[in-house]
Amino acid sequence: MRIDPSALIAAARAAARHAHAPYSRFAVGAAVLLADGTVVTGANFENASYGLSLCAETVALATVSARGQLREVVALAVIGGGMDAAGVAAGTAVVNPCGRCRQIINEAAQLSGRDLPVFCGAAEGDAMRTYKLSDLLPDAFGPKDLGIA
Ligand SMILES: O=c1ccn([C@H]2C[C@H](O)[C@@H](CO)O2)c(=O)[nH]1
Repeated sequence: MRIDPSALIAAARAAARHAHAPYSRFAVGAAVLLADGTVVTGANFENASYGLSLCAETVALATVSARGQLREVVALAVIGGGMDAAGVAAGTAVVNPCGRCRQIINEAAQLSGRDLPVFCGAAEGDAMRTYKLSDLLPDAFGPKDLGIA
């Protein structure tokens, strides 16, 4: 299928508007493309305990899992930035997925059988870095280490 990174980045930007990030004031949005063209999004979901906060990529992939569609994941995009006065992500710095999210993306990569493309963008502007998950998480721990598949 044709993957449109800019469309996926745009979906991630829209998702970031629903970030619940009153503690860091850093809004992140993620968009996951499925094989049938569906885009599932998520935003970071912080918590007063700080450490229990959930990242945007994790929220999006948990939703994909709840839909029973982890095997259909084709690509993922993430954007983020410090919130402006209106609470909207701002800035032109590209955001990379955190380490925990890379492991969670790996679960979808294993199930889908794809070395997933990960498009990392900024809240504003055209800057983007394109990775494969294997670039972001080489020699990943996965099901094979548990003797599964
Ligand atoms: O890959 C990442 C990295 C950070 N965050 C969130 C967690 C926290 O809410 C805020 C600041 O770290 O950004 C994400 O959603 N995804």
